[in-house]
Amino acid sequence: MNPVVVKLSGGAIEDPIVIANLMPALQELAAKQPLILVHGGGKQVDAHFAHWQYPVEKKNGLRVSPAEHMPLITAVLAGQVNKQLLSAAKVVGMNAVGVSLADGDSAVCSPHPDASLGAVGIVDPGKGKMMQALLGAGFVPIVASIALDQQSQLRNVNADDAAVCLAALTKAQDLLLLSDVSGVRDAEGKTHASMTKAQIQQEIANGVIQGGMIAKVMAAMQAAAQLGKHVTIASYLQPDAIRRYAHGQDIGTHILAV
Ligand SMILES: Nc1ncnc2c1ncn2[C@@H]1O[C@H](COP(=O)(O)OP(=O)(O)O)[C@@H](O)[C@H]1O
Ligand SMILES: CC(=O)N[C@@H](CCC(=O)OP(=O)(O)O)C(=O)O
Repeated sequence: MNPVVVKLSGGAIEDPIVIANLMPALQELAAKQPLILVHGGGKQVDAHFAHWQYPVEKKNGLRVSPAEHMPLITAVLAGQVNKQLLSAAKVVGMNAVGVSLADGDSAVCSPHPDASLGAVGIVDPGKGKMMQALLGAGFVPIVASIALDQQSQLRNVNADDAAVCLAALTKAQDLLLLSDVSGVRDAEGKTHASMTKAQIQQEIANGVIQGGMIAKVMAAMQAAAQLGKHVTIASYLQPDAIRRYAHGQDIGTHILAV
């Protein structure tokens, strides 16, 4: 059975109560089908940057990541956040393993076309052997969005893009992007049940979709096209919605493949 890929942003891990409430629902999902958890950690990186007085600069939701900041970014995403999530997974008895996009050559990583972003990477599916081996052995891979490029340089990858890459790599049956909002909101603040490509382009152009949500809907559109099916944007603050999802119900906003 092909896996479900679930992406959690850093906000989900920041509050121990939020992650403690969410993990049992994810464990219910893992009991029904193979699961890959991909995580971000933007908030945690921001906090460490503040501590070390590094400037936090983002362009269209992507962090400007000078190469000299990569050791800290890697330590936070592939170290602290990855292992915090692993620890929360173990609490609910999840059979989890913490890795990154760089492990097993899971991603082919190239420099982002906007060179002013520094060591930001874009990723395509790489080798599936390690992920398949882990899933086949009943593990839940917990994956940090740190990759290695062709020159073996560490690169910072937006975690939504990392999730899209792994969904394509594993021909996922579903991709769920979990953020702090119940879905994509319209101009009146109501959550869209579904959105077409044309609707998304229009709402970006008229400023209803902004900031980090732009990167997320772009990633979701790419994944929907690659997987040939809708991708779901939903909230990590609503474990009951995840339970409903585990039982086959629709939640959040469906980003359609058309
Ligand atoms: N139309 C919209 N619908 C929902 N959220 C939106 C919209 N436009 C902007 N946002 C913002 O995008 C945020 C989610 O993006 P971001 O914080 O980058 O996600 P992540 O959870 O991956 O870090 C929401 O918290 C919200 O403030
Ligand atoms: C290139 C880039 O922007 N990388 C992100 C990676 C983490 C991430 O995406 O975290 P969230 O999902 O919590 O936002 C960053 O450094 O913040």
